[in-house]
Amino acid sequence: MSTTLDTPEQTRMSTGEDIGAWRTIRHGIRHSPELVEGIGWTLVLAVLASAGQVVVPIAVQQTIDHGLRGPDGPDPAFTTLMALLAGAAIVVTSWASYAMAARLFSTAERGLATLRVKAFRHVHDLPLLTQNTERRGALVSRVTSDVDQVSQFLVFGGLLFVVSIGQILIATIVMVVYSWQLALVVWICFAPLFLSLRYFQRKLSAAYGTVRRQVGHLLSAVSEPVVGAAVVKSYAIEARTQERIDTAVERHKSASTRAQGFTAFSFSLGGISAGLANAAVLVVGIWLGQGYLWGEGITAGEVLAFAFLVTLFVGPVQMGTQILTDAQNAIAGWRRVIGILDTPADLVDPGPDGRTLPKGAIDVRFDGVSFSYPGGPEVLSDIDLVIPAGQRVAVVGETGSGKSTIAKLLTRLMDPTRGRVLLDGIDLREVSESALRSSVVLVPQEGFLFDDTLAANVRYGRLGATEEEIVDAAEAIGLGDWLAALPDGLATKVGQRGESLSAGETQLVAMLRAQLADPDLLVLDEATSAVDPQLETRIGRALERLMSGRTSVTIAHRLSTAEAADVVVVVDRGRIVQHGPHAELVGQQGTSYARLHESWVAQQGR
Ligand SMILES: Nc1ncnc2c1ncn2[C@@H]1O[C@H](COP(=O)(O)OP(=O)(O)OP(=O)(O)O)[C@@H](O)[C@H]1O
Repeated sequence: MSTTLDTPEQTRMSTGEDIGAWRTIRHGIRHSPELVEGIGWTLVLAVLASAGQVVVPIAVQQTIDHGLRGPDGPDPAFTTLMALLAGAAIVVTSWASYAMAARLFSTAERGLATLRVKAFRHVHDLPLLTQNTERRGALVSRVTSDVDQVSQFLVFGGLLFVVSIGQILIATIVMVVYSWQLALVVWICFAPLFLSLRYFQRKLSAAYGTVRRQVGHLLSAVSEPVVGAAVVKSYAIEARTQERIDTAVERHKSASTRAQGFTAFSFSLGGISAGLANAAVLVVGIWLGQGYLWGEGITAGEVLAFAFLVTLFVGPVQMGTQILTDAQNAIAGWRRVIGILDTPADLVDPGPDGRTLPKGAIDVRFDGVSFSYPGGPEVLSDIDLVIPAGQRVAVVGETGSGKSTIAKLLTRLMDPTRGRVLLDGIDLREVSESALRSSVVLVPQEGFLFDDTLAANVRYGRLGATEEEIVDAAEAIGLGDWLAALPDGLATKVGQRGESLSAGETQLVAMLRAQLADPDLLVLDEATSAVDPQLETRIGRALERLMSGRTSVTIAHRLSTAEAADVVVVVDRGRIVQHGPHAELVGQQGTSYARLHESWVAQQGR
């Protein structure tokens, strides 16, 4: 029913690079079935658009052989009829091209919209671990520029591709009907290009795969210093950051140049083949006309028609190399988007079949829990812990001992590698995501604030909460006067990432959000940032009220929090080494807790 983090591979995002072009297309269509909806009619229009093209050469041949050089001399009526026929063919061809383009545009856009929506949604389902290990810029590039690449190809390249194939096929058929010998000559001239297509396809595929990867690295190199601008400035590491960006730009440039080189080469090969075919058709055509070859003659109209047909044939073939380039680029992009969709969501939500948690304070049990981050050593080992409903627990330990990992397992941001986490006796993996989120709330060290009003930010605790409910929640944890004193009250803009609020105020917002969510189990990662004493008292009071009547687990960084808790759990190198009330633990000389306590006391004395 649920998947645990069995292997590191499972948590890494698939690059999709191991699948071939056709499989990518089939796979992509499975993800966006709209792309092939109504394809039958589009193909009929494509045949019409392509077939119309050969009417002009045929009309030219008929005009010359029967209208001008007929048995009774020039025939104006026949010539006019042919001209009208050619005109009508051009109208029909243009209409069919337009209708086909319109259909392709709309199906491509519909299909890609689905792909985009699916990819964005899936990013949310990706395990937090994948999001940490994957460069965020690369992730963004997959759902934006890679999808754009696919879109550009499907809309323009796809159109040319369909028409080109149709045009080559029909031109070849007409050529064979006129003269199989000349048709053979044309195909021989293009043989080197056709034979090398597969080679170019492989080269271009690899080259564009690298380009797309470099775009990801580039975005990553640019977005990190933007997000971490304050760190970059305060540590004066602009030069180093610039160097990273320069390297990324340089690599992107080299990869692109290499890819373009292949395109240019294959394009000129197309040009050479075209010139060769045109010359050969004329020479061989004249020989055939004179009856030098194979005995049978060929009329002047047929040779001229052939010259037109070769043009029809040459255009798409030459374009084909360009299309191939775009196709490789698009397929490389498509693969990477599919890679996101194919990365399994590690945390499987049992959905509507999942169990719900009863209302009221929850009891918690860690049953032989161990955890390792992907590819890393075990950071929690055989944790057994029972927290009765309504108890207030403080988890303490040295930095890196595994406290935050316990909090993440408790809120199911990850699943244990071994063992179970049970709430009210129910394995967390059996609880539906929505039930879990309404019963268990994590208040992180630095609550993320969105660039919106205070009310909107608090409402993430409970969507649809009214202003009265928010004010009531604020009153309940003693923040009513703080809220009232804000210049615009609930409508106060918090700025990007909450930069208009102080660190302490951000904590108040996080608590208000939690109170509004009204959880039965509260997991708090205590903030370490120092705030002014007045605000500190306010935060302490709000926390006190927030925790009352609920089971709470606090990752404690302060002595006062540990002292106020019912029970202190001491973690040391991934194991629980002590467990009991502060008063009891503090007396145990030479233990981890005694050492932590000493350092706290020393800090406070400073
Ligand atoms: N995303 C991650 N990927 C790999 N290893 C990680 C990850 N997060 C934490 N770790 C490792 O797991 C161990 C426990 O980390 P954890 O964050 O739980 O410790 P902590 O006690 O909360 O530390 P602190 O008090 O500094 O926050 C550490 O060795 C840390 O390096």
